Amino acid sequence: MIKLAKLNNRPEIFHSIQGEGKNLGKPSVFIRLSLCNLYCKWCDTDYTWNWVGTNYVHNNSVRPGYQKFDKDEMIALLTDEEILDTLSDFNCDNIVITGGEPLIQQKSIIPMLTLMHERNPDFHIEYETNGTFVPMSELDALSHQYNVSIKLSNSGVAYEDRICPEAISYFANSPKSNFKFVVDTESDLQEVQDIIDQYHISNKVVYLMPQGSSIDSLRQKQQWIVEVCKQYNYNYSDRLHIYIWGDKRGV
Ligand SMILES: Nc1nc2[nH]cc(C(=O)O)c2c(=O)[nH]1
Ligand code: SF4
Ligand SMILES: [Mg+2]
Repeated sequence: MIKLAKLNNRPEIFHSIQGEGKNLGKPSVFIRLSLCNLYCKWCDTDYTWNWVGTNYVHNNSVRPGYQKFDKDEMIALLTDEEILDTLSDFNCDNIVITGGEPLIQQKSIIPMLTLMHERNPDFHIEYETNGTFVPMSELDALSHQYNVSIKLSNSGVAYEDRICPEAISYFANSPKSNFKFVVDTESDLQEVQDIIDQYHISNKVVYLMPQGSSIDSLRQKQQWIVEVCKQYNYNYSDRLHIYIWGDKRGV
């Protein structure tokens, strides 16, 4: 069984456009898996990991009425077949497997990927991953693109939790990878530079994306981030879905 995030009592599988990174604008079906091994303070999917009884601190904690999530209530268990059935409702080949951190469940999703490939060899499978797990060879053989978002210190996550040298080396050496860094202030740039230098990542596969879940917070950072992208030949990524729908789930 595969653990998906639950939205309105239904598994969070939705048809939208890719709002971030290399495939921005591409019609895509998103499969949102539950669970994450990290605890970013600005995470917009805290309902996949900030469970009752944990002591993670999230920016939302200061909002009146914020409550941590009941793990049982927030997870939908699905079979491969059930997920495949849902995918067949959409006329869409680009599949984004996201989370949470989807590679926590990599072993469980390999049979689903096999089935997907059998049903439709044109499916293009991409992942939104935090870059702390090495993909298994069986998963890699059925996958096309890794959008690797290594977390910086602005996430509030401890260095040893967010930086996994073995996994970063794997992704740095895979032609399927691009690297999407969530940046907040100019002081984040040195960390980006240090990572890409250390792992010999080409600037051409780097995307800088502003941190923010509102149009205002994204807009405030656009100009300086674009100037940095021009200077270093990084790519700029916005968060198009926020402009279109705001900070909503399932879009
Ligand atoms: N439209 C849209 N694009 C996205 N790209 C990455 C997303 C994610 O939450 O991983 C996401 C998302 O939630 N919605
Ligand atoms: S790695 Fe991604 S899903 Fe996990 S806490 Fe950070 S932003 Fe959220
Ligand atoms: Mg998101």
